[in-house]
Amino acid sequence: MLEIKNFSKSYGDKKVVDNLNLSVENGEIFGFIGHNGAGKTTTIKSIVGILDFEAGDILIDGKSIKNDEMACKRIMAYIPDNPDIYESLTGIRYLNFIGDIYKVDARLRETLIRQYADAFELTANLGDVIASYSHGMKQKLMIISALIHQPKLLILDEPFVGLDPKAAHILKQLMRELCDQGGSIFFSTHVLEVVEKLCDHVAIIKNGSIITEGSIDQVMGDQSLEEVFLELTDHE
Ligand SMILES: Nc1ncnc2c1ncn2[C@@H]1O[C@H](COP(=O)(O)OP(=O)(O)OP(=O)(O)O)[C@@H](O)[C@H]1O
Repeated sequence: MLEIKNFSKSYGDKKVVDNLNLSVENGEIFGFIGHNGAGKTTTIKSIVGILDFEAGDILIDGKSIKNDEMACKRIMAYIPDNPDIYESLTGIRYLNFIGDIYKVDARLRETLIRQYADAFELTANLGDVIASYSHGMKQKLMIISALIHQPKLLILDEPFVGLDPKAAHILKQLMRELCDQGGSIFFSTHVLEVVEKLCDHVAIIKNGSIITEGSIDQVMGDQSLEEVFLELTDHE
C-alpha cells in the first residue's frame, strides 16, 4: 500500500533524511518512532505530497506521489500533528467541505459523520465555529474528516497528542477497524506503549536513517520497546 524507496530529503544543504526504505502492507498498522528532529514529520509530509524531495520515490498503492499526486491523494488521508483548520467554519461545514472534495455520497456522509462525531462526543459542537474548539476538539474534527472519505491509507503525525484517554481509546479502535477492513496506517508517535500494543510493524529512525525495522515481535524480542528504543538511540 505504501512503499518508500531510496528516499532522501534536504532543507537547503542540510540532508535530514538519507536513503530511507520501508513498506507498509495492506491491513498493517506501522509505527514510526524516533527522537525529536530525527526526520519523522519530514518523511510524513513527503509521503502526503506536501514536501518535494530530491531523491527516491514514494508509491501509494503502486502510484508515485511525484508523478500521480491526485490519484495518491484520492485514496489517502493525512492527519497532521497540528490541527490548523479553517477557524471561521463550523465543524459541520468543514466536514461537508471535505465530503464535497472527496465526493462522498450524501447519505453515507451523514451516517459516517453521525457515527464518528457520536463516538468522539463532538456531535453537540458541530454547529459551533472551529475557532471556539479546544486543541483536542480540533484534533477530533480532523480525525473525523479523514475517516469520512474512507481512505485506504491513513497517515497520522503524532495523533495521540492532546486527545483525552477516551478519545485516544476510540482512535485506537478505529485504526484497528480500518486495518481489519484491509486499509493501512502509518503513524509517528512518541508513545511507545501505543506502538507496542497497536502496531504490527515498527521502524526506528535516528538522524534521518532507519536504524531498525521489522514486525513488532522481531524488533522487541524479549525486551520492552522502550528498552530497545533507548539502547538503539542512546549510542552515537
Ligand atoms: N522547514 C525546515 N527548514 C529547515 N530545517 C528543517 C525544516 N523542518 C525540519 N527541519 C529539520 O529537519 C530535521 C528533521 O525534522 P522533523 O520535523 O522531520 O523531525 P521529527 O522527527 O518529526 O521531530 P519531532 O519528534 O520533534 O516532531 C530537524 O533537524 C529539523 O531541524
